[in-house]
Amino acid sequence: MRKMLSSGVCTSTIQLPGKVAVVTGANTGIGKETAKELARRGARVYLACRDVQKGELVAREIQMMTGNQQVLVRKLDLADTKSIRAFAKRFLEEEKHLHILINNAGVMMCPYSKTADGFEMHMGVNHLGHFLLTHLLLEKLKESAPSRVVNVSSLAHHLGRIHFHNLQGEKFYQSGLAYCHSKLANILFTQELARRLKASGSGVTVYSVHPGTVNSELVRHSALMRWIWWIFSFFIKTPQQGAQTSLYCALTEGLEVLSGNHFSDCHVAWVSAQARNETVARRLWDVSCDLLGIPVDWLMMAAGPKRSLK
Ligand SMILES: NC(=O)C1=CN([C@@H]2O[C@H](COP(=O)(O)OP(=O)(O)OC[C@H]3O[C@@H](n4cnc5c(N)ncnc54)[C@H](OP(=O)(O)O)[C@@H]3O)[C@@H](O)[C@H]2O)C=CC1
Ligand SMILES: CC1=C(/C=C/C(C)=C/C=C/C(C)=C/C=O)C(C)(C)CCC1
Repeated sequence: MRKMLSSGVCTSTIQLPGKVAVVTGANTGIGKETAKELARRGARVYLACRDVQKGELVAREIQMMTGNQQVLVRKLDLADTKSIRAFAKRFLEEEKHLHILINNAGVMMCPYSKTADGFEMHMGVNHLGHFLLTHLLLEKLKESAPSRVVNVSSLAHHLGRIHFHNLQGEKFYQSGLAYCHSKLANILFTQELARRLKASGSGVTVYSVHPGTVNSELVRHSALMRWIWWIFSFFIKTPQQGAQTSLYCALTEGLEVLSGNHFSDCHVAWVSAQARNETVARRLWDVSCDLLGIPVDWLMMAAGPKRSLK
């Protein structure tokens, strides 16, 4: 049963000396295993974590296991746009390149709460936080092309809807659905970003993934989910297996033509009708820019002369 639920292995043998990668939420779960494999292949890997102490422990562990000393920890709290901007500012100052951005961090089923900027927590961290981070790092990705962005979404997007009149969950909130909505937003962002990147001929490609059902700390906010995870822990994927599809999208040669697609078990996967709706994707893009105070045409602007961080 585990084999059935755990198929999909990244078989690319590509090595990454001289390449630079950022993995959000890399101190545990799928992100940690993704970062470890990128380090094993010789990349300089930035663990973008909200808890720097946890991150440092993991960095030491990865350095020991891989022999790669180029594993660095930087503070990133996706629930605070000031922290996202501070992370990006420091990264842009210290790094010439960015080849791989893995937008992996996520929260699931947390009680109703808001980010420092007043966004509902799931939408704020899982979607808007990564949207802003990608915006701030895009110029560096373009300069480093060919480069890739991987957005970790979920099969749960099938139950998601983008309720523009209730994006912050103020009129109605259900924690499980809030997670699903944010994971749908990850796919819509991926598709819209891919469309815009193609139009600008940037050499940056973008993919969304479902990692599978993975034994990680994601279920920490729900006693029921913790219980289900515990019962089925032997059958569901290990974090290392859960990292395979992110790695596949980050590393597989020739995947550029599939930019914008969604992947599961290292194959292109079907997404819901909502997730294929270009009108919703465009509107979500505009609304996200509005909420974050960034220009809607930021992608075109990133192609022009260097701009300071707003
Ligand atoms: N596990 C599963 O079955 C599935 C997971 N996914 C997706 O995979 C991704 C990784 O999840 P997984 O490894 O399972 O879960 P974990 O809970 O194990 O890891 C989530 C990571 O995100 C970080 N994070 C949470 N909030 C923030 C924040 N505000 N700022 C920065 N980092 C934050 C966590 O940091 P900290 O440790 O400090 O809390 C942690 O490092 C998520 O996007 C999730 O939605 C999708 C489908 C299924
Ligand atoms: C019923 C059932 C399962 C439960 C699956 C669930 C509840 C999946 C939830 C996935 C989530 C929350 C993804 C996050 O993005 C298992 C464990 C596969 C084992 C087989 C039977």
